[in-house]
Amino acid sequence: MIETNVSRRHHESFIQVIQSYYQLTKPRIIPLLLITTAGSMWIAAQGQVDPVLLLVTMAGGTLAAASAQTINCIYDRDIDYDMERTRHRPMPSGKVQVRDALIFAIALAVLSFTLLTVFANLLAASLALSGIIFYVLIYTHWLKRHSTQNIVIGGAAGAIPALVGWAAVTGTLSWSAWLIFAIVFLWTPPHFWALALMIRDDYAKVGIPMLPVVEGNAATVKQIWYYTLITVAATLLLVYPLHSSGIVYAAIAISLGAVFIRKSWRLLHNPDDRTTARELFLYSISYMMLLCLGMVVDSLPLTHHLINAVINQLHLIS
Ligand code: HEM
Ligand SMILES: CC(C)=CCC/C(C)=C/CC/C(C)=C/COP(=O)(O)OP(=O)(O)O
Repeated sequence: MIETNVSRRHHESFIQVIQSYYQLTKPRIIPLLLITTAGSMWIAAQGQVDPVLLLVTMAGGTLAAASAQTINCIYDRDIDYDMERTRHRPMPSGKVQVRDALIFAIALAVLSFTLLTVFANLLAASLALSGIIFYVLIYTHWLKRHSTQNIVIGGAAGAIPALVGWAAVTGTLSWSAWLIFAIVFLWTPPHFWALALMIRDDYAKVGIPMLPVVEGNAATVKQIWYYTLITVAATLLLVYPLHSSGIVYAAIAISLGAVFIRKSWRLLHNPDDRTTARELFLYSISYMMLLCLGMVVDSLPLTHHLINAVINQLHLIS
Protein backbone atom coordinates (compact mmCIF):
# COMPACT_ATOMS: atom_id res chain seq x y z
CA MET A 1 0.00 0.00 0.00
CA ILE A 2 2.75 2.46 1.05
CA GLU A 3 4.78 1.37 -1.99
CA THR A 4 1.83 2.07 -4.30
CA ASN A 5 1.42 5.59 -2.87
CA VAL A 6 5.14 6.30 -3.24
CA SER A 7 5.23 5.10 -6.83
CA ARG A 8 2.10 7.14 -7.66
CA ARG A 9 3.74 10.27 -6.22
CA HIS A 10 6.89 9.56 -8.26
CA HIS A 11 4.76 9.15 -11.36
CA GLU A 12 2.90 12.42 -10.70
CA SER A 13 6.07 14.40 -10.09
CA PHE A 14 7.61 12.93 -13.27
CA ILE A 15 4.63 14.17 -15.27
CA GLN A 16 4.93 17.61 -13.62
CA VAL A 17 8.60 17.81 -14.61
CA ILE A 18 7.76 16.94 -18.23
CA GLN A 19 4.99 19.55 -18.19
CA SER A 20 7.37 22.21 -16.87
CA TYR A 21 9.92 21.59 -19.62
CA TYR A 22 7.11 21.59 -22.18
CA GLN A 23 5.89 24.98 -20.87
CA LEU A 24 9.43 26.40 -21.17
CA THR A 25 9.17 26.04 -24.96
CA LYS A 26 6.03 28.32 -25.16
CA PRO A 27 4.37 25.58 -27.21
CA ARG A 28 1.25 27.47 -28.28
CA ILE A 29 3.19 29.67 -30.69
CA ILE A 30 5.07 26.87 -32.45
CA PRO A 31 2.22 25.52 -34.68
CA LEU A 32 1.87 28.87 -36.46
CA LEU A 33 5.63 29.08 -36.99
CA LEU A 34 5.38 25.61 -38.58
CA ILE A 35 2.47 26.66 -40.79
CA THR A 36 4.58 29.50 -42.24
CA THR A 37 7.34 26.92 -42.84
CA ALA A 38 4.83 24.67 -44.60
CA GLY A 39 3.49 27.47 -46.83
CA SER A 40 7.02 28.22 -47.92
CA MET A 41 7.88 24.54 -48.50
CA TRP A 42 4.84 23.90 -50.67
CA ILE A 43 5.48 26.88 -52.92
CA ALA A 44 9.18 25.98 -53.18
CA ALA A 45 8.30 22.38 -54.12
CA GLN A 46 5.55 23.49 -56.53
CA GLY A 47 2.94 21.53 -54.63
CA GLN A 48 4.82 18.27 -54.26
CA VAL A 49 6.66 18.09 -50.97
CA ASP A 50 8.63 14.98 -50.01
CA PRO A 51 6.80 13.75 -46.85
CA VAL A 52 10.04 12.72 -45.11
CA LEU A 53 11.60 16.12 -45.76
CA LEU A 54 8.41 17.78 -44.49
CA LEU A 55 8.50 15.76 -41.28
CA VAL A 56 12.20 16.41 -40.68
CA THR A 57 11.89 20.15 -41.36
CA MET A 58 8.89 20.43 -39.03
CA ALA A 59 10.77 18.53 -36.32
CA GLY A 60 13.95 20.60 -36.80
CA GLY A 61 11.95 23.85 -36.78
CA THR A 62 10.06 22.83 -33.65
CA LEU A 63 13.29 21.96 -31.82
CA ALA A 64 14.91 25.27 -32.85
CA ALA A 65 11.91 27.39 -31.80
CA ALA A 66 11.65 25.44 -28.52
CA SER A 67 15.33 26.07 -27.82
CA ALA A 68 14.98 29.80 -28.56
CA GLN A 69 11.92 30.13 -26.33
CA THR A 70 13.58 28.22 -23.48
CA ILE A 71 16.60 30.55 -23.50
CA ASN A 72 14.16 33.50 -23.62
CA CYS A 73 12.40 32.08 -20.54
CA ILE A 74 15.74 31.83 -18.70
CA TYR A 75 16.80 35.37 -19.63
CA ASP A 76 13.43 36.97 -18.88
CA ARG A 77 12.74 35.17 -15.59
CA ASP A 78 13.03 38.41 -13.60
CA ILE A 79 10.42 40.34 -15.59
CA ASP A 80 8.28 37.22 -16.04
CA TYR A 81 8.06 37.00 -12.22
CA ASP A 82 6.74 40.56 -12.01
CA MET A 83 4.07 40.21 -14.71
CA GLU A 84 0.73 38.60 -13.86
CA ARG A 85 0.47 36.87 -17.26
CA THR A 86 3.88 35.20 -17.01
CA ARG A 87 4.34 34.69 -13.25
CA HIS A 88 3.44 31.00 -13.41
CA ARG A 89 5.97 30.10 -16.08
CA PRO A 90 8.43 27.37 -15.00
CA MET A 91 11.41 29.69 -14.39
CA PRO A 92 9.84 32.44 -12.23
CA SER A 93 7.83 29.87 -10.30
CA GLY A 94 11.03 27.92 -9.58
CA LYS A 95 9.87 24.65 -11.14
CA VAL A 96 13.00 24.40 -13.28
CA GLN A 97 16.54 25.48 -12.37
CA VAL A 98 18.55 27.76 -14.67
CA ARG A 99 21.30 25.16 -15.24
CA ASP A 100 18.82 22.43 -16.18
CA ALA A 101 16.90 24.72 -18.53
CA LEU A 102 20.13 25.77 -20.22
CA ILE A 103 21.18 22.14 -20.77
CA PHE A 104 17.71 21.44 -22.17
CA ALA A 105 17.92 24.43 -24.57
CA ILE A 106 21.40 23.48 -25.80
CA ALA A 107 20.30 19.88 -26.35
CA LEU A 108 17.30 21.07 -28.39
CA ALA A 109 19.51 23.35 -30.51
CA VAL A 110 22.08 20.61 -31.15
CA LEU A 111 19.33 18.13 -32.08
CA SER A 112 17.72 20.66 -34.43
CA PHE A 113 21.00 21.48 -36.15
CA THR A 114 21.98 17.83 -36.53
CA LEU A 115 18.58 16.73 -37.82
CA LEU A 116 18.35 19.52 -40.38
CA THR A 117 21.97 19.12 -41.53
CA VAL A 118 21.71 15.34 -41.98
CA PHE A 119 18.21 15.06 -43.46
CA ALA A 120 17.67 18.50 -45.11
CA ASN A 121 20.77 20.62 -45.75
CA LEU A 122 23.33 22.89 -44.10
CA LEU A 123 21.59 26.08 -45.23
CA ALA A 124 18.29 25.11 -43.55
CA ALA A 125 20.18 24.05 -40.40
CA SER A 126 22.22 27.27 -40.28
CA LEU A 127 19.13 29.43 -40.79
CA ALA A 128 17.33 27.71 -37.91
CA LEU A 129 20.42 28.22 -35.72
CA SER A 130 20.64 31.87 -36.75
CA GLY A 131 16.94 32.17 -35.77
CA ILE A 132 17.81 31.04 -32.24
CA ILE A 133 20.81 33.38 -32.01
CA PHE A 134 18.85 36.36 -33.41
CA TYR A 135 15.88 35.83 -31.10
CA VAL A 136 18.09 35.45 -28.04
CA LEU A 137 20.77 38.09 -28.68
CA ILE A 138 19.07 40.73 -30.82
CA TYR A 139 15.49 40.53 -29.53
CA THR A 140 15.64 39.19 -25.97
CA HIS A 141 19.01 40.58 -24.82
CA TRP A 142 19.41 43.78 -26.79
CA LEU A 143 16.10 45.21 -28.06
CA LYS A 144 13.28 43.97 -25.83
CA ARG A 145 14.35 46.06 -22.81
CA HIS A 146 15.80 49.03 -24.72
CA SER A 147 13.81 50.02 -27.82
CA THR A 148 10.23 50.70 -28.88
CA GLN A 149 11.22 49.04 -32.15
CA ASN A 150 12.04 45.82 -30.26
CA ILE A 151 9.41 43.65 -31.91
CA VAL A 152 9.82 45.21 -35.37
CA ILE A 153 13.48 44.27 -35.68
CA GLY A 154 13.15 41.24 -33.37
CA GLY A 155 10.24 40.09 -35.52
CA ALA A 156 12.78 38.96 -38.09
CA ALA A 157 13.43 35.91 -35.88
CA GLY A 158 9.81 34.84 -36.15
CA ALA A 159 10.00 35.14 -39.94
CA ILE A 160 13.07 32.90 -40.26
CA PRO A 161 11.08 29.59 -40.23
CA ALA A 162 9.73 30.59 -43.67
CA LEU A 163 13.33 30.74 -44.94
CA VAL A 164 14.13 27.41 -43.27
CA GLY A 165 11.25 25.78 -45.17
CA TRP A 166 12.32 27.15 -48.53
CA ALA A 167 15.97 26.28 -47.96
CA ALA A 168 15.08 22.72 -46.90
CA VAL A 169 13.36 22.13 -50.25
CA THR A 170 15.68 23.94 -52.67
CA GLY A 171 19.00 24.35 -50.84
CA THR A 172 18.94 28.05 -51.78
CA LEU A 173 16.86 31.20 -51.12
CA SER A 174 14.92 32.91 -53.91
CA TRP A 175 13.02 36.22 -54.11
CA SER A 176 9.81 34.37 -53.21
CA ALA A 177 11.43 32.97 -50.05
CA TRP A 178 12.45 36.49 -49.00
CA LEU A 179 8.96 37.75 -49.79
CA ILE A 180 7.32 35.17 -47.50
CA PHE A 181 9.90 36.19 -44.87
CA ALA A 182 8.88 39.83 -45.43
CA ILE A 183 5.17 39.00 -45.11
CA VAL A 184 5.68 37.43 -41.66
CA PHE A 185 8.08 40.24 -40.69
CA LEU A 186 5.58 42.99 -41.64
CA TRP A 187 2.66 41.11 -40.04
CA THR A 188 4.42 40.93 -36.64
CA PRO A 189 3.84 44.58 -35.56
CA PRO A 190 0.03 44.46 -36.02
CA HIS A 191 0.02 40.99 -34.38
CA PHE A 192 2.02 42.00 -31.35
CA TRP A 193 1.10 45.67 -30.84
CA ALA A 194 -2.62 44.76 -30.86
CA LEU A 195 -1.81 42.45 -27.93
CA ALA A 196 0.48 45.04 -26.33
CA LEU A 197 -2.43 47.52 -26.29
CA MET A 198 -4.34 45.00 -24.14
CA ILE A 199 -1.50 44.22 -21.72
CA ARG A 200 0.20 47.62 -21.74
CA ASP A 201 0.09 48.00 -17.95
CA ASP A 202 1.92 44.72 -17.43
CA TYR A 203 4.80 45.84 -19.65
CA ALA A 204 4.79 49.35 -18.09
CA LYS A 205 5.10 47.81 -14.63
CA VAL A 206 8.37 46.07 -15.50
CA GLY A 207 9.75 48.91 -17.63
CA ILE A 208 9.64 47.16 -21.00
CA PRO A 209 9.47 49.95 -23.61
CA MET A 210 6.71 48.47 -25.75
CA LEU A 211 5.34 51.09 -28.16
CA PRO A 212 1.97 51.69 -26.40
CA VAL A 213 3.81 52.21 -23.09
CA VAL A 214 6.23 54.81 -24.46
CA GLU A 215 4.32 56.56 -27.25
CA GLY A 216 0.71 55.84 -26.28
CA ASN A 217 -2.23 54.13 -27.92
CA ALA A 218 -2.91 56.67 -30.68
CA ALA A 219 0.66 56.45 -32.05
CA THR A 220 0.55 52.65 -31.81
CA VAL A 221 -2.68 52.17 -33.75
CA LYS A 222 -1.33 54.46 -36.48
CA GLN A 223 1.74 52.22 -36.79
CA ILE A 224 -0.49 49.11 -36.77
CA TRP A 225 -2.55 50.62 -39.60
CA TYR A 226 0.52 51.31 -41.80
CA TYR A 227 2.00 47.85 -41.20
CA THR A 228 -1.35 46.21 -41.97
CA LEU A 229 -1.57 47.99 -45.32
CA ILE A 230 2.02 47.11 -46.25
CA THR A 231 1.52 43.48 -45.16
CA VAL A 232 -1.57 43.03 -47.32
CA ALA A 233 0.15 44.69 -50.29
CA ALA A 234 3.20 42.44 -49.80
CA THR A 235 1.06 39.27 -49.86
CA LEU A 236 -0.04 40.14 -53.41
CA LEU A 237 3.52 40.40 -54.75
CA LEU A 238 3.68 36.61 -54.56
CA VAL A 239 1.15 36.57 -57.44
CA TYR A 240 2.55 39.53 -59.38
CA PRO A 241 5.38 40.11 -60.25
CA LEU A 242 6.83 36.91 -58.72
CA HIS A 243 4.30 34.45 -60.22
CA SER A 244 4.94 31.97 -57.39
CA SER A 245 1.25 31.70 -56.50
CA GLY A 246 -1.89 31.81 -58.62
CA ILE A 247 -5.50 32.84 -58.65
CA VAL A 248 -6.68 30.73 -55.69
CA TYR A 249 -4.04 32.25 -53.42
CA ALA A 250 -4.82 35.72 -54.82
CA ALA A 251 -8.51 35.36 -53.96
CA ILE A 252 -7.67 34.13 -50.45
CA ALA A 253 -5.05 36.86 -49.86
CA ILE A 254 -7.43 39.61 -51.02
CA SER A 255 -10.37 38.34 -48.91
CA LEU A 256 -8.29 37.82 -45.78
CA GLY A 257 -6.50 41.13 -46.37
CA ALA A 258 -9.78 43.04 -46.66
CA VAL A 259 -10.87 41.79 -43.23
CA PHE A 260 -7.41 42.53 -41.76
CA ILE A 261 -7.59 46.11 -43.10
CA ARG A 262 -11.17 46.58 -41.82
CA LYS A 263 -10.26 45.42 -38.31
CA SER A 264 -7.15 47.56 -38.28
CA TRP A 265 -9.17 50.57 -39.51
CA ARG A 266 -11.64 50.05 -36.66
CA LEU A 267 -8.77 50.01 -34.16
CA LEU A 268 -7.31 53.15 -35.76
CA HIS A 269 -10.53 54.94 -34.79
CA ASN A 270 -10.85 53.30 -31.35
CA PRO A 271 -7.29 53.31 -29.98
CA ASP A 272 -8.37 52.84 -26.37
CA ASP A 273 -10.85 50.02 -26.94
CA ARG A 274 -9.33 46.77 -25.68
CA THR A 275 -12.04 44.64 -27.27
CA THR A 276 -11.19 45.99 -30.73
CA ALA A 277 -7.49 45.41 -30.04
CA ARG A 278 -8.23 41.87 -28.89
CA GLU A 279 -10.25 41.20 -32.04
CA LEU A 280 -7.36 42.32 -34.23
CA PHE A 281 -4.84 40.24 -32.24
CA LEU A 282 -6.97 37.08 -32.55
CA TYR A 283 -7.67 37.74 -36.21
CA SER A 284 -3.95 38.25 -36.92
CA ILE A 285 -3.37 34.61 -35.95
CA SER A 286 -6.19 33.25 -38.14
CA TYR A 287 -5.01 35.55 -40.94
CA MET A 288 -1.48 34.15 -41.02
CA MET A 289 -2.71 30.57 -40.64
CA LEU A 290 -5.24 30.82 -43.49
CA LEU A 291 -2.88 32.81 -45.73
CA CYS A 292 -0.24 30.09 -45.48
CA LEU A 293 -2.84 27.37 -46.00
CA GLY A 294 -3.87 29.35 -49.10
CA MET A 295 -0.26 29.14 -50.34
CA VAL A 296 -0.35 25.36 -49.85
CA VAL A 297 -3.73 24.79 -51.53
CA ASP A 298 -2.84 27.06 -54.45
CA SER A 299 0.37 25.15 -55.13
CA LEU A 300 -1.24 21.68 -55.27
CA PRO A 301 -1.34 19.96 -58.68
CA LEU A 302 -5.01 19.12 -58.01
CA THR A 303 -5.84 22.83 -57.74
CA HIS A 304 -4.09 23.47 -61.07
CA HIS A 305 -6.11 20.65 -62.71
CA LEU A 306 -9.36 22.08 -61.34
CA ILE A 307 -8.56 25.62 -62.49
CA ASN A 308 -7.63 24.36 -65.96
CA ALA A 309 -10.87 22.33 -66.13
CA VAL A 310 -12.91 25.41 -65.21
CA ILE A 311 -11.08 27.54 -67.81
CA ASN A 312 -11.69 24.88 -70.51
CA GLN A 313 -15.40 24.77 -69.63
CA LEU A 314 -15.61 28.55 -69.90
CA HIS A 315 -13.92 28.39 -73.33
CA LEU A 316 -16.42 25.75 -74.48
CA ILE A 317 -19.39 27.84 -73.32
CA SER A 318 -18.14 31.07 -74.99
C1 HEM B 1 8.89 39.50 -32.03
C2 HEM B 1 7.81 38.91 -32.49
C3 HEM B 1 6.64 38.45 -31.65
C4 HEM B 1 6.28 38.81 -30.40
C5 HEM B 1 6.97 39.79 -29.45
C6 HEM B 1 5.10 38.03 -30.05
C7 HEM B 1 4.46 38.06 -28.83
C8 HEM B 1 3.39 37.30 -28.47
C9 HEM B 1 2.84 37.26 -27.15
C10 HEM B 1 3.37 38.04 -25.95
C11 HEM B 1 1.79 36.41 -27.18
C12 HEM B 1 0.89 36.03 -26.01
C13 HEM B 1 1.45 34.76 -25.45
C14 HEM B 1 0.98 34.48 -24.07
O1 HEM B 1 -0.12 34.89 -23.70
O2 HEM B 1 1.76 33.83 -23.37
C15 HEM B 1 1.68 35.90 -28.52
C16 HEM B 1 0.76 34.98 -28.93
C17 HEM B 1 0.85 34.31 -30.12
N1 HEM B 1 1.79 34.49 -31.09
FE1 HEM B 1 3.14 35.96 -31.19
N2 HEM B 1 4.76 37.24 -31.11
C18 HEM B 1 5.68 37.45 -32.09
C19 HEM B 1 5.74 36.81 -33.30
C20 HEM B 1 4.98 35.72 -33.61
C21 HEM B 1 5.17 34.92 -34.78
C22 HEM B 1 6.25 35.16 -35.83
C23 HEM B 1 4.22 33.95 -34.74
C24 HEM B 1 3.99 32.85 -35.73
C25 HEM B 1 4.13 33.00 -37.01
C26 HEM B 1 3.42 34.15 -33.54
C27 HEM B 1 2.34 33.37 -33.18
C28 HEM B 1 1.59 33.56 -32.07
C29 HEM B 1 0.44 32.75 -31.71
C30 HEM B 1 -0.13 31.59 -32.52
C31 HEM B 1 -0.03 33.22 -30.48
C32 HEM B 1 -1.25 32.72 -29.68
C33 HEM B 1 -0.81 31.71 -28.67
C34 HEM B 1 -1.98 31.31 -27.81
O3 HEM B 1 -2.87 30.61 -28.30
O4 HEM B 1 -1.97 31.71 -26.65
N3 HEM B 1 3.91 35.23 -32.90
N4 HEM B 1 2.67 36.47 -29.30
C1 LIG C 1 13.91 29.51 -36.53
C2 LIG C 1 13.69 29.96 -35.15
C3 LIG C 1 14.43 29.30 -34.11
C4 LIG C 1 12.86 30.96 -34.89
C5 LIG C 1 12.53 31.40 -33.55
C6 LIG C 1 11.35 32.23 -33.69
C7 LIG C 1 10.65 32.51 -32.44
C8 LIG C 1 10.98 31.77 -31.23
C9 LIG C 1 9.67 33.41 -32.51
C10 LIG C 1 8.81 33.70 -31.39
C11 LIG C 1 8.36 35.09 -31.36
C12 LIG C 1 7.61 35.30 -30.08
C13 LIG C 1 6.39 34.55 -29.84
C14 LIG C 1 8.02 36.15 -29.19
C15 LIG C 1 7.38 36.32 -27.86
O1 LIG C 1 7.91 37.45 -27.32
P1 LIG C 1 8.32 37.52 -25.79
O2 LIG C 1 9.23 36.39 -25.49
O3 LIG C 1 8.86 38.86 -25.53
O4 LIG C 1 6.89 37.33 -25.12
P2 LIG C 1 6.49 37.24 -23.58
O5 LIG C 1 6.12 38.63 -23.18
O6 LIG C 1 5.31 36.32 -23.61
O7 LIG C 1 7.65 36.69 -22.83
